[in-house]
Amino acid sequence: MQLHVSQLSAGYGARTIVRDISFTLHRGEVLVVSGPNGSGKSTLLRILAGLQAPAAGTAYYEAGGNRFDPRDARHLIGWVAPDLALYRELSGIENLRFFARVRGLAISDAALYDLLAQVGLGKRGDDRLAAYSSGMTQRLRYAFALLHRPPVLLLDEPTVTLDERGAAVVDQIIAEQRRRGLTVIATNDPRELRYADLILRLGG
Ligand SMILES: Nc1ncnc2c1ncn2[C@@H]1O[C@H](COP(=O)(O)OP(=O)(O)OP(=O)(O)O)[C@@H](O)[C@H]1O
Repeated sequence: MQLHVSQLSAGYGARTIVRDISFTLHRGEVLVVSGPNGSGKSTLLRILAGLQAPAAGTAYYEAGGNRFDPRDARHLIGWVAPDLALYRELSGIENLRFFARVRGLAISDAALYDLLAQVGLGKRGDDRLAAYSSGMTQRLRYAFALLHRPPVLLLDEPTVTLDERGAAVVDQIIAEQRRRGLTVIATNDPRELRYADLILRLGG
């Protein structure tokens, strides 16, 4: 598993936000994209998630000898971001069941409860999200992202709203991901630079 980015630029309308970015990320590695507010970290992550097209340049994943455009790589990607919306009127386990079905995954309830336990929501899986704190919702985003055990993990502001225990859960998830594939983290929290094998600084 590799991610290749070459001479990538992106923006909105006539405004270029990120310019001429190139890197290669290999299995086992973590890239941290850092930079001030508005420097384009989320924009770059959205492109890598296939949610937005670049203005110029290329980004593709290489898996099992095949190339995948990010827009055709949803099966490879787990995505955690503050704007990732889950269903507030459903419980944690109901959200996971729903998204597993949407993705065509046959996952037993026992495995879903294991996933909830892994993110520290073992006792709260049957509560509706409306009753979750923001940190609990962020934990559920990780369970959602890990449903299909993706070889690519894209994390936008990974520890936002998480307490120390939540941050430890993220530590563990990133350590496991090093064995499974690659990780890209967008953050302006300097503590998260410790995850990095590679650092990409945007905006200056
Ligand atoms: N949908 C959009 N339409 C127009 N401009 C946008 C859009 N999304 C982001 N921008 C602009 O692009 C620039 C980069 O935004 P982006 O969210 O990628 O930065 P960021 O580095 O992730 O910021 P932050 O640290 O605040 O999360 C900002 O100037 C922002 O206003």
